[in-house]
Amino acid sequence: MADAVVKRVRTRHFQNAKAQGIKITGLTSYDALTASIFDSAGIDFLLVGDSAGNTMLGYDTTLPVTIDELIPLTRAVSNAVRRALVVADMPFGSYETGPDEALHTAFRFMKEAGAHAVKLEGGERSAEQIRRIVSAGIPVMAHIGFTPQSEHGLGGHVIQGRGAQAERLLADARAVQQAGAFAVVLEMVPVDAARRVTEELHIPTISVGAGPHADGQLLVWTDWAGLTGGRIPKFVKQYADLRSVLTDAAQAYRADVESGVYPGPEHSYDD
Ligand SMILES: Nc1nc(=O)c2c([nH]1)NC[C@@H]1CN(c3ccc(C(=O)N[C@@H](CCC(=O)O)C(=O)O)cc3)CN21
Ligand SMILES: CC(C)C(=O)C(=O)O
Ligand SMILES: [Mg+2]
Repeated sequence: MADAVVKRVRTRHFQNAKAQGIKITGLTSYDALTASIFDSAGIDFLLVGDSAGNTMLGYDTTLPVTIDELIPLTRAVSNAVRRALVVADMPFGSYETGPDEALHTAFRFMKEAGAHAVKLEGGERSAEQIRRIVSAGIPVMAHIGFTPQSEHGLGGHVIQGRGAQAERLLADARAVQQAGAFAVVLEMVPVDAARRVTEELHIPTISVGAGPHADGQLLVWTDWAGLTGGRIPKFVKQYADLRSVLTDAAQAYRADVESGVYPGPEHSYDD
């Protein structure tokens, strides 16, 4: 059967979705296998997050992650998708010194990794970087609220935009919209603050722990699938229990090998 031609998700679809009240769905992905599954399931965008530091590379935080570590993961995801928009997360230390550095990093993700857009953290402090990247024809997803790359500066995994901080959050949201971002991630923001930002902006808001009023939702796939060991953030809903599925499979396999049940004749070649 010939493959049906599928229409790629473009940044225009993000604007249309907001205008029509259709929610946008995103997941992270770091490899071709999960990317093809999520793409076929109709997930609108895949973020190759620097959360790969935690989920794939075994670091405690996202801070050590480099461009060179993320490029092959991003390449794998963009190779695998037919419909989803692939967003490359720019790692800590790859854009903060200024617009030139930021554009250089964005070019690497577009040219070497086949990304369709890039993401960087920060509101007003990153506006000039966003403006420069957008002016080169590269779509930018902004990221405000809790920004994990600055967890030491913020004093831990702290909810952002509570009480009087809501004005700061709104100022950051306006700044990234003004700089040309096509969408903005709101991470760990109270429900009402996220609602205000969503109502005020014309670009879509994407919630990671920012409640139901955002224009879209995004989760780290290993959390969402129940694969992450240990503590997961309160905002995560687990849609599967892959950690116990894989643990059970590994234990059953080991038992079969030890008892000689595997491999059986059906898994072996005759002379
Ligand atoms: N696996 C994974 N999931 C994520 O959501 C994620 C990453 N990694 N790495 C990058 C950032 C870091 N993020 C995090 C990390 C921890 C909390 C967390 O522990 N939150 C607590 C409240 C704060 C606390 O007590 O430390 C929570 O229960 O929500 C939240 C977001 C979100 N991102
Ligand atoms: C949690 C999301 C927003 C992210 O930046 C990542 O996965 O790296
Ligand atoms: Mg990130």
